[in-house]
Amino acid sequence: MTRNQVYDAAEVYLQTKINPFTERLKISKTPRKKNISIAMDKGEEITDTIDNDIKLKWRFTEPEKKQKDEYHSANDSKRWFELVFDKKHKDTVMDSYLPYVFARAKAIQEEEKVVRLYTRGLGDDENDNRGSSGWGSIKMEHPSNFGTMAMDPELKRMVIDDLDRFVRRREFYKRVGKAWKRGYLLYGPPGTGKSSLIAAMANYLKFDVYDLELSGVHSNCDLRRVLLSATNRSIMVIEDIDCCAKVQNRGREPDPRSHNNRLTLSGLLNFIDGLWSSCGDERIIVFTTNHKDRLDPALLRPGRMDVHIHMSYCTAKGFDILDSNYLGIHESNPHHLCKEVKGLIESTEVTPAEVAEELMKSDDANGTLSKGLSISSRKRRSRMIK
Ligand SMILES: Nc1ncnc2c1ncn2[C@@H]1O[C@H](COP(=O)(O)OP(=O)(O)OP(=O)(O)O)[C@@H](O)[C@H]1O
Repeated sequence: MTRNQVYDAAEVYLQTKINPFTERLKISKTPRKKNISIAMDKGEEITDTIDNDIKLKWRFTEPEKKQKDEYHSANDSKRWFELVFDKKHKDTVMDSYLPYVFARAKAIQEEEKVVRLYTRGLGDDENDNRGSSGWGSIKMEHPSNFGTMAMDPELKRMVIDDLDRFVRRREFYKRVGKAWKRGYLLYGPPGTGKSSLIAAMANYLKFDVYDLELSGVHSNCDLRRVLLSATNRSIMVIEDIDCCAKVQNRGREPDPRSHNNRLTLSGLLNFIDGLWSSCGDERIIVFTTNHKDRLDPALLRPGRMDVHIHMSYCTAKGFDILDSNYLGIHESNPHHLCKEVKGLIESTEVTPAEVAEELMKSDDANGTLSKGLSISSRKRRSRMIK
């Protein structure tokens, strides 16, 4: 049974209007929500106003439950909200108040949403309607966010702006006749934050993450089924794409006979920009690689992955962020060793993961930074000898 979206929006919106005079409330919590939800109970009324002028009254109504229906969800469909107002305000209510209720409800739901991490092989998620595609999910607890990411500030700004533009461009994508999708290729050495950036993107947008292991996908049909069963407003991640031999054609002509019996690069590309790409909305696909040079040129052609992001070794600016996250040292009041450490970091290939590991070891800034200095200079010397 499809749910009545007006009912759902009203239920969420009215949580914010509950006042001390509401006598009976219902509380609930589902695994997909961060907090307890509070809702009106049967017979309760809540008043609201438009522009502090037009008065409206919401009343929650539910028929008497028959004894045997006490715990039966079929009765759910018979609950409703009654919205009472002077009929001369009908246009205002329909054209501006109800759209406002919808927008507020959507914002509250976004705020409340718990980001989930899907992977195959966890077993089908009983709360989800993913058919037999094998996706199971757990709550994504990765704490990475754009504040904690040690990245060049301009690059970080560019990524945030790109994501913001993407989510607000529903009409734009429709107008230009493009699927509402965005592809990111994250490349750079291990430990530069590719996975952390994906988590930061997901936490920022509140999009679920689908972590797809291509080694477990056996054919293009299988891929289609798996990708189609992911939900909208999600990030599909394929890590280390260069390591998947199945999707490296490197100029070889695909054999049309076995086209659907095995996974091919063209099958994957079909999902990025072919006919299948138009299934679903607001979807992001992310490929990561430690070796961009090893990727099949077909994946790198213009228009295929919209944004290529180079995750680089740690820079002085990146160190400032890590230093502040791990040791609480702020740029405005730097430790006397910071300048020297930053100088070494700029002249050494050291990953943010390596720097983070050193900074984790103690909360004594002096000892940690001195030790970091000696490690960086040792690393630099060993590079110079090579
Ligand atoms: N740019 C970064 N900013 C903040 N922390 C980082 C960054 N890069 C790495 N780290 C830290 O190092 C750990 C490992 O990084 P992460 O797994 O994101 O790197 P990766 O590039 O995805 O590595 P791999 O290619 O091996 O998967 C992270 O959990 C985080 O603590």
